[in-house]
Amino acid sequence: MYINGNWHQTDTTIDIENPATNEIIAKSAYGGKKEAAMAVEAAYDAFSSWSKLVAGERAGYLKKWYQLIDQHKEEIAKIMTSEQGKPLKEALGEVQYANSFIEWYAEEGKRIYGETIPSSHPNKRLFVSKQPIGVMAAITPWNFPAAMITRKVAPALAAGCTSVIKPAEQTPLTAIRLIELAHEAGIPKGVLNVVVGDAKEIGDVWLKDDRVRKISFTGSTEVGKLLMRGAADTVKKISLELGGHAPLIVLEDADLDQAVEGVISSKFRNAGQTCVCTNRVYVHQSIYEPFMNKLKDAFQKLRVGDGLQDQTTIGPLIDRNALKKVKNHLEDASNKGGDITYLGQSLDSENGYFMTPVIVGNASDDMLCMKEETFGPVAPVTTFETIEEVVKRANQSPYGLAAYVFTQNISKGIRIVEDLEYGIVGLNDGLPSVAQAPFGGFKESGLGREGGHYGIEEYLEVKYISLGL
Ligand SMILES: NC(=O)C1=CN([C@@H]2O[C@H](COP(=O)(O)OP(=O)(O)OC[C@H]3O[C@@H](n4cnc5c(N)ncnc54)[C@H](OP(=O)(O)O)[C@@H]3O)[C@@H](O)[C@H]2O)C=CC1
Ligand SMILES: O=C(O)CCCC(=O)O
Repeated sequence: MYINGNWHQTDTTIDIENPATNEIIAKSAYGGKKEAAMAVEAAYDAFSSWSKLVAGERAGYLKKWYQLIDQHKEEIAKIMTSEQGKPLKEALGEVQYANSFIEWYAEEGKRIYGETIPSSHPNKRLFVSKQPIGVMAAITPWNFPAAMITRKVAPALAAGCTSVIKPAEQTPLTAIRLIELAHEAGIPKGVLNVVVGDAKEIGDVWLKDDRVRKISFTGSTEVGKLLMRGAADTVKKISLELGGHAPLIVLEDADLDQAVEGVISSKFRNAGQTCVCTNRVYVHQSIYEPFMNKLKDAFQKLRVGDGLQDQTTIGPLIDRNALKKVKNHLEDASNKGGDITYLGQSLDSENGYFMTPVIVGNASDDMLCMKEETFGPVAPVTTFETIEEVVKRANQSPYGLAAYVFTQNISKGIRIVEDLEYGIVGLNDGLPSVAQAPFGGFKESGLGREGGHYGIEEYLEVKYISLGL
């Protein structure tokens, strides 16, 4: 753990497992209440000096951190693949994606503008300025061990906040390596702190401490709701990036190759373990056959295996429970009349949490995979007749994070986009996430936005100044 600029050991440790081989690749320190409190103390102490630096000085530290991550990107990618499982090429992509937040917010921190407001009194002048909210706590998941940290911490630091971070128990090694580089970049002590340990204990300490003014969480909707309730007692600002259940709609005039490519890129990123992964595919009934043929051809090219091997396109799932959940969804789909086809080249291995990619044809809306996050390489496909019908079915979900639409008729596409109750829509695009755009959901998919100029607002308070002349 990294607290107040120092490395901190604990008597208790946890094993970090490679999900492709089941080997224990490292042991991590594992703490709880005590370390969580120490981290807040350090972040609180550091806030007064860090927040008073001018934006350009903070940008200097962030740029140095960015450069060091860039120089070590291959090494960080290997660490990530070893603890998380995603293919090395994808891990490298994530490191670069993670780093793009640091680069972007280093600059955006210089554009935290205020405002002047016309006065209704001749002897008054009205101003608005923005200032950092204070200590922020980032609680992050295992599916993006680097990017979910930098997407929170980069805007926070650029705005002048200090931070306490709890990475997921399965993937602390990537977080630790990033922080080593932040240390090397000279980011002052206390500005960044990482605590690995009992999630509930750490969360409770941070929720109860009124010096923590902001919680930013990515993970399950269940834990997000707990944090939201807990944050109420000290009225903390909160950002939640929770579960999703993305529909992907293919209209009869879609470019089928583009639509199939959209399914592959949105479905199989991280073996289907992202909250923006396509969860259900709606294809116009008139093109079901040709679409399915092309989809099956594309699935055949997928190769499941250890992410460290060159040809692997789909790595293992994160753990045994993840595998169990996917199998449960498939059993349910089969019992409800789904046409299950396993495709792709699969690894014949006794070890690892590998799952072969599956198409569930003839999917019906009552199947678990059509309602709950599967978080695995399963693509249920169903048909629709009219746009009104498909939009209604797509919106029938407590989630509202990402949706995808494929059509050559952009006017029609825009109308569908406007009717979808989702925070992110890929129109003829299966990979919409970028550092400069807002990422976040409607309904139970969360609160607030990360990325772009929206992302830095989450770490700022608005101060109104009325000046009497
Ligand atoms: N939106 C997204 O990107 C993600 C969605 N999910 C969804 O959630 C499901 C379950 O995944 P899971 O990993 O269990 O997700 P969680 O929501 O449990 O984990 C996310 C983070 O929250 C922490 N956490 C867990 N419980 C608490 C608590 N009481 N207080 C504070 N922090 C807490 C975890 O710590 P620790 O690891 O130590 O338990 C981890 O750092 C997945 O199958 C998927 O459907 C999961 C991950 C990411
Ligand atoms: O919540 C997730 O699943 C991680 C974000 C993925 C992305 O940024 O595209």
